[in-house]
Amino acid sequence: MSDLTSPTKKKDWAEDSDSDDDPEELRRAFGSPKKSVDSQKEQNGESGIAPITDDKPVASLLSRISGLSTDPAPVPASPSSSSTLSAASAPFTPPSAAASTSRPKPNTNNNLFGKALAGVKSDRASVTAPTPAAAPPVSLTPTSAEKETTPQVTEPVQSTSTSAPAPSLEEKKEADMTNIIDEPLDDGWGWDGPTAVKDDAASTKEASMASGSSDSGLISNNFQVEVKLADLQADPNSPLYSISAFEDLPIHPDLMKGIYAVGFKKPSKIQEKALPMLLNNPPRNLIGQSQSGTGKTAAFTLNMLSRVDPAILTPQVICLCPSRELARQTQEVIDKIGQFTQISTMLAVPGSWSRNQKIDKHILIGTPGTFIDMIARKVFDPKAIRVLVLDEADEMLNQQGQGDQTTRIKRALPPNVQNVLFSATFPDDVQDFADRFAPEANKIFLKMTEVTVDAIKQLYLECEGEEGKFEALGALYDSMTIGQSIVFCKKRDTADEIAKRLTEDGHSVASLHGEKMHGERDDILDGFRNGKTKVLITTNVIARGIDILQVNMVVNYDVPTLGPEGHWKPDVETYIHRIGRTGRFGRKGCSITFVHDQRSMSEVEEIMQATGRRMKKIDARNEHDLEQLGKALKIAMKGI
Ligand SMILES: Nc1ncnc2c1ncn2[C@@H]1O[C@H](COP(=O)(O)OP(=O)(O)OP(=O)(O)O)[C@@H](O)[C@H]1O
Repeated sequence: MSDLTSPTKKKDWAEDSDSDDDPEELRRAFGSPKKSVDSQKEQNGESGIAPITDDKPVASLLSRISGLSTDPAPVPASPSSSSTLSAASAPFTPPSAAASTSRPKPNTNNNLFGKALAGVKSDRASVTAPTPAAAPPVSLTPTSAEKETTPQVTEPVQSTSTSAPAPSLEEKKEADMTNIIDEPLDDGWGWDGPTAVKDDAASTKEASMASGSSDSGLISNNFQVEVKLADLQADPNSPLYSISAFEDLPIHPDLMKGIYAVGFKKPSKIQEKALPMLLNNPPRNLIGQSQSGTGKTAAFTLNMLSRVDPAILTPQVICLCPSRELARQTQEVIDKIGQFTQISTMLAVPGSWSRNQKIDKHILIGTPGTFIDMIARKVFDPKAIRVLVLDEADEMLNQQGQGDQTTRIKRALPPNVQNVLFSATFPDDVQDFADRFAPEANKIFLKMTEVTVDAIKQLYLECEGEEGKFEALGALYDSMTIGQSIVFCKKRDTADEIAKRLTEDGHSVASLHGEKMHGERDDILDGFRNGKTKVLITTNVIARGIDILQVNMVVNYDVPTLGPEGHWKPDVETYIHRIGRTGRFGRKGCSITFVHDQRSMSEVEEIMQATGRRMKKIDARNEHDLEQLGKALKIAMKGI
């Protein structure tokens, strides 16, 4: 094992990008504190932004939608405005509570977001997609044979309508949005390359299926979801496509009952490709990559459940996750799919176990620091472990994150353990380490240009400096009915401040980050999952893996960046995972990245280059852009 030197890819430089294991537990286990983010450097990093010399103002989104402009003569949109943002070098200093309460509230009756201009095409962004990377060992790209065998799905499409609700403020916003759907649909995404045609067709279909439901436009009916899912699973270009049925795969009848119980009809591409490799005997390592929200969890869950001998009451499988939130979610999936078996599970996160009690559960799911503590305290025998799963494997192997802990755990396990590594991203340097961690593995990789999900419409919004970002966010939520959304920030303080201010403005908001107590974190995420809160303001702590189907918008309030050791470059992987919290398993979603100065603009450009995907610029001065944004959000709100 001496060759297991973790890769040193630089971490996203944000609070909570490390393991959220209890630092006290880690100190006990390692005798030293875990790496922490240097908050002073964090501030210095942002203030190191090169001053912007071109001072043409960008009128704020707020001024566009509220008519409360502080700029009496807005400058018309400039074609080069993406690189001529207004000066914003001052660091974000949250205004006092008094200042925030005296802030003029946007006019929420304004329906600028709510009106469509039928047939208007958006302007095209100028960033050129790079040449795709070399083909991986096993690709999830459809073969020509697969394309030819595509069955045509002919389910009927039903159209329903309901009467208009009483015109309260919220309902008026909803009615404005519903009007969009009744017009001939241009979803505004003609710039998105080959998928645009497909998306337009899908949108038209959505238009005819619009229910006009008054429940804030969330995924409005199961029938719609099933029809669209059947379409997607019959399209060889979709990551959800498969030729086979679950029944064709070597899955135990009790697990098949679990699959039916959770409502899965057909495997996704990653499930179809990975499961035969995973379940084959003798067990073999697997490194699997597939886009966010395409069903990797069920793939490794079916393998974990298949490899347990329920008669032996000792831990046999370990699943490592980067956060307690993801561990809890994964345990739930395992319990659901395994509900017709005798297999038991246990969470291994701070506060979930008792130090002197022997563990007799079959599958343990948790964060690495806790496992190290458990192994040190001999509460289970690591030599009985047969399968080690690393969910979000690139994160779990990252030396700047949890790589060292993961390697320590592996060293305690038997040499013939089956190593299963899954993620939506596997940067090159992590791939080398993954190869050494899981030797002779079967591999399923994506090209970099395939990593992002087509159904997520990626936008960026120009804001006027740091404070302009908050104004833009407030304006978005004031003006539009947005189902549920996640806002990602770099710092915990920013998350708390935004949550406070949005709450003062009457929105249903919570903030979640690593400084909160464990129980509180669980309650906050549960509240959001259950729809009690509509907006979750967070750090990278839930950037990966969290699966909440009704999330239809992700906001990158701060562009994710690597730390000082990464020369402050944009963190492309974290961006991909963050936006992947929407657009789950074929659903539509929208991501908006806030750009407030020259530096954040070039970070966005770098992300576009790396992913080969353009983000559509939303110029807040441009009525047409705002209307396109409104349409995108409406379509995302429909879900599918
Ligand atoms: N075969 C299937 N049929 C229908 N739904 C499925 C299927 N497989 C998974 N799902 C659903 O798709 C959603 C996304 O799955 P999952 O969370 O496993 O994605 P993932 O690939 O692990 O994403 P991420 O990269 O973000 O971790 C979940 O709600 C899951 O229940």
